[in-house]
Amino acid sequence: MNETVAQTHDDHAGEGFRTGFVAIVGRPNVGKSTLLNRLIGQKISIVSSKAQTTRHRVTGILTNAGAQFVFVDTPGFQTHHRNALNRSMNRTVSQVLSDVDLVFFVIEAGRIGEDDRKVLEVIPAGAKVVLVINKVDQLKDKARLLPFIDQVRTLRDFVEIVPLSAEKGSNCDALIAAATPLLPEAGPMYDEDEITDRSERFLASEFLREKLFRLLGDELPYGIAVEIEKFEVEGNLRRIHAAVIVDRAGHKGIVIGKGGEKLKRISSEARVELEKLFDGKVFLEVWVKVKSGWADDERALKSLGYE
Ligand SMILES: Nc1nc2c(ncn2[C@@H]2O[C@H](COP(=O)(O)OP(=O)(O)OP(=O)(O)O)[C@@H](O)[C@H]2O)c(=O)[nH]1
Repeated sequence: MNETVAQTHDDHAGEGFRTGFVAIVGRPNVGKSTLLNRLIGQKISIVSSKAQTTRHRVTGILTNAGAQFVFVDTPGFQTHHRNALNRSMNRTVSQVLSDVDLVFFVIEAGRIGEDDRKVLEVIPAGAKVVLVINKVDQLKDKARLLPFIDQVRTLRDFVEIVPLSAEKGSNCDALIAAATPLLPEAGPMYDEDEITDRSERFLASEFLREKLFRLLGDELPYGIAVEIEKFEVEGNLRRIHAAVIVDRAGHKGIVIGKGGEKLKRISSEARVELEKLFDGKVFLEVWVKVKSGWADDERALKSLGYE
């Protein structure tokens, strides 16, 4: 047992403070990122890599007077391709979910489908699950909400059910209020200003990856990854060299686009957002690299940060 940790917890236990790891899961597009951003406010900033050594990758931390919610990353759910990448991801998903204190399972108001059920199946039986019904603002007929809740609550024994709108911010406080008593009594694990333990380098690769997903859309090649090859800070300037890794030579052109225009747009949009995030100048150079079969090579995965 780590004495320092036990000590920190004891300090606050008497005050009834609660701290826990929380995973937000749900099918693509239900609003998980929007919800996380809403809950932690503007604070998706930076950086201290020391906490990377703990058992989870932290994506954001919410600390209020009575509790600390430590939100952790769960990689996407993949069902179509059976190769090392997906085996590794699914393994990570169930490991993470059996190890957190609480799971927020997010669905969209009025819509529950096979893809939602698949996500629910991956959540271990013993996990405490709060059902978050997002996008209630989209429901034209509010009277449909109660019958919908009755339908969905048959799927599993949820500890709480909270309808809200992550985008409008309505009822998000109720989610935190309902979830607080479900966290274990313990002192905070992180200082209040330690918002996320993701390094600037990691954030740069995430921003770039997000742009690739958004701007390539359906054309996005399977098995694409981003590797930050160089990250240098000179005063208020950051020099970032990033490689977009594709599985096949044929995919290179998709990312680059006609006359290089796609890649130019991807990197310029990523640069603008990184400059805002870092509050400084960013020089971002991006190129595309082919690593054949990388998605099938577990060692290559490890080198890219997957476990
Ligand atoms: N109307 C409405 N739209 C929302 C709400 N929350 C999220 N959205 C929209 O839903 C879309 C998907 O939101 P994301 O937060 O990216 O969803 P996600 O679950 O993180 O998606 P993946 O990263 O693909 O797993 C975006 O266009 C959001 O603006 C909400 O409460 N109401």
